[in-house]
Amino acid sequence: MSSAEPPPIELESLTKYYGDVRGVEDLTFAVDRGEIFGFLGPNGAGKSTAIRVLLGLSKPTDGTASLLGRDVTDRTELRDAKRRLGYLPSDVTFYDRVTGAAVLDHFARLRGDERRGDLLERFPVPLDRNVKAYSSGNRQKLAIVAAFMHEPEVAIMDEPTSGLDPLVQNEFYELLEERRDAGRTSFFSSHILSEVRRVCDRVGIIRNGRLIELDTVENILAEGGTVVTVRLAEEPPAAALEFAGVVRIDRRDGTYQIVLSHEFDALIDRLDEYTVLDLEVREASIEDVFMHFYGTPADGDRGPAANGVDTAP
Ligand SMILES: Nc1ncnc2c1ncn2[C@@H]1O[C@H](COP(=O)(O)OP(=O)(O)OP(=O)(O)O)[C@@H](O)[C@H]1O
Repeated sequence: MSSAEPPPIELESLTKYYGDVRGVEDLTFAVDRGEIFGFLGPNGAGKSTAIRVLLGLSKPTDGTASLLGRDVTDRTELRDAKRRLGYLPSDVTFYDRVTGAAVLDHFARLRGDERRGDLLERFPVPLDRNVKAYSSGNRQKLAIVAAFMHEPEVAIMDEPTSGLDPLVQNEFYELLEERRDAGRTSFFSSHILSEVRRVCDRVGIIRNGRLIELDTVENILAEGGTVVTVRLAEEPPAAALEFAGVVRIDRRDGTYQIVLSHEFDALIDRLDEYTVLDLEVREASIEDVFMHFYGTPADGDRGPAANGVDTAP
């Protein structure tokens, strides 16, 4: 990217309130060309709100949002940007009484369809059937073909893999990776941490409308530390397992789970004082690390148990 080229997606102090209800507040970040960027956060955090503003579907209360350098609140600039944009909404709705082929024809007239054939081979749908008769997975596949068949420079997607079976999900991740290799940008919200780990270069985590983390997946995981699970024959005093290097400690049914910042000496010294019945040491998983950001309930948030995060491997 030449330094003069604006970022494909840029939010600057973006704020959106629905009356008194906060959607997003003071959101600032940019997505670089060729990035696969994951937008994460618990239910109600503000992900869809930010996406709706970016697509010009919702007006910001304050701040700015731009797509490919175009101000999304300016109708002419937005129309220009949308020709180079692919969009996958969270709830795919089409006019029911038309065939899949007619849906694609409609989008082809608006934006082009040079990749229609190739994408239909990878995401096959019953083209001659009314969309009304489609399963939710087929609807989603049709939406993927519609969103990507004009080879958009930027794709914005709200939970794009919901309803897709694992093979189709995999095909979709490969599509995103090919786009990255070709310098095209992909931005999507997700609750599926395994997919974030697999495909995202960078993530932004939003909570209560505010950005609380913005980093590469690699860095976030590297800072996640090591998880030590240990079962002891004795019950150590409460403070005995709290020492330098311990980030977090949880006790459940006589088993201790200790998150360590890559320092083992103090732990080994301390365990030497007890009878160790069981010991497991592993790198923190993306679930361990991200749950920390989803955190405990706070002003109107729902807690980790209710945040809908899929922690499937
Ligand atoms: N049209 C609306 N009118 C009023 N409040 C709204 C509206 N849309 C969203 N909100 C509120 O804005 C906040 C952010 O919601 P948003 O849908 O953006 O979250 P989200 O991160 O996309 O959640 P989810 O993961 O559940 O899809 C929530 O408190 C929500 O109730």
